[in-house]
Amino acid sequence: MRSHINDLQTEIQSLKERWKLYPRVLRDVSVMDLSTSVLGQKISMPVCVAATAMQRMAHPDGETATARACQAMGTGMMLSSWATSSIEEVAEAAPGGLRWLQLYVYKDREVTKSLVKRAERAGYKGIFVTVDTPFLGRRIDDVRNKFRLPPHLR
Ligand SMILES: Cc1cc2nc3c(=O)[nH]c(=O)nc-3n(C[C@H](O)[C@H](O)[C@H](O)COP(=O)(O)O)c2cc1C
Repeated sequence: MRSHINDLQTEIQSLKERWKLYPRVLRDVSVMDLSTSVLGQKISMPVCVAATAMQRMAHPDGETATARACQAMGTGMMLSSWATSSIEEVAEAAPGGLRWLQLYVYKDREVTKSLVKRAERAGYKGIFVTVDTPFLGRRIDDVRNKFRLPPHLR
């Protein structure tokens, strides 16, 4: 699950240099509330699921299982534009869940518009536009493994 960046080690090193974790001890933890809000929607904790493509490659239920889990945990899920479950399937799997759609803006603006409309109709609460992928990075593992989406998935 690491094909999104070219050089994982460099990324990890740079994170270690930028962030430090300081443990806080001897605090009153009798009442714990991690809830917060994102774009006006309350969530149970400051952790959501970011867009992750092709989840049926990892489990037959793919994105629908993720949607159910997010609903059960009271947090949000961002459905990838490259999902292996449709916008509507994910909405049906967890009708009470908080959902957003991650969108690539395609050259064909009609395709892009139709995705936005479908998300709106299916109760998605926001669109996250990915702007850092005008073209794909050179994913060395994918090249080496001759990656293709298995034919039973789309
Ligand atoms: C396996 C995998 C698949 C991803 N698929 C998408 C995707 O379809 N669309 C997208 O915009 N970002 C995708 N991303 C990027 C993530 O949504 C996220 O922005 C990235 O992992 C950085 O977040 P993090 O620092 O919390 O890991 C993917 C990342 C991973 C690891």
